[in-house]
Amino acid sequence: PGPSSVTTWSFEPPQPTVAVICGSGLGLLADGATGKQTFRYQDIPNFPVSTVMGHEGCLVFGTIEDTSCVFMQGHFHLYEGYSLCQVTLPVRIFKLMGVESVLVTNASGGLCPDFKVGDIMIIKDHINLPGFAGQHPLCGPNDERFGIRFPCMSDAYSKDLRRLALDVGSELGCGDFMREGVYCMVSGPNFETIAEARMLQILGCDSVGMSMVPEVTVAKHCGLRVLGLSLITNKVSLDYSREEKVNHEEVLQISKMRAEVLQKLVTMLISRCQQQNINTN
Ligand SMILES: O=P(O)(O)O[C@H]1O[C@H](CO)[C@@H](O)[C@H]1O
Ligand SMILES: Nc1nc2[nH]cnc2c(=O)[nH]1
Repeated sequence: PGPSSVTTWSFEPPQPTVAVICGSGLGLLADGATGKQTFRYQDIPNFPVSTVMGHEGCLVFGTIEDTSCVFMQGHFHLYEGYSLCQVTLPVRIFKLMGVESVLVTNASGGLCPDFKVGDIMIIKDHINLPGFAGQHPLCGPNDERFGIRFPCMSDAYSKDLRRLALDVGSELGCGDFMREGVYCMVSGPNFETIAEARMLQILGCDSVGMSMVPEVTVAKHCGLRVLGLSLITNKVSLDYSREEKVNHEEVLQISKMRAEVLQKLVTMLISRCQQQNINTN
């Protein structure tokens, strides 16, 4: 946003109950909210700043119907050099502000042969590959104020919210390109080799990206409800004869193409959640 739309750090923010974390090229998701107040990350004390194209680096407060929301236009990645404590700091701030549900979005490469570019995958589960190697946001002394030492992750993604996302997607005419699947996080920043992609597919991953899992893990640890939506921006090469080469510009181009649909989906989901008073897993 231009300087005129950026609010200085002097107002009492409304207490959001829903946080939306916007992935690569998806900052437009905040457009469905009214009464917006925007803060640049660089103006928020101790907040990391976005260094990746397609991540505006703004925190936007706004309202969808009667639901007070906060949008992160851009999130943080391990490959930017941030610790997982920094990557997930916003989630704990949201918890302290009174947020109850987090809607996380991202761009990812499709591994499932049925997936097409532009599909929206409702995340039913994830594989935390960096976590297997000790890169885990909950390593270190457990902060009991947020959650327990050994949190359960088998129900990280709310069943109710997943069902609602499918229903709302069908109502909006997106049924043909809505899928469900397993997201795998890799650290990046390089895209996968063909051998790596084949390995991930064998492991049961439907899509792969470089984000989200740390935020979801910390959100689940502190008792937040989570919905994850992954936009399939490219098909991951699984074949040595394929000539196409993925790049970040293509990822952003597909995000731009689907941002409006995703924005409608997210806006309607949030208003439906309120109407249906969804508050269970
Ligand atoms: O996960 P988000 O940030 O949406 O973006 C995905 O797209 C970028 C690569 O093009 C990486 O940041 C990857 O994680
Ligand atoms: N790791 C990874 N991240 C992505 N983000 C968007 N597309 C991709 C991809 O193919 N691989």
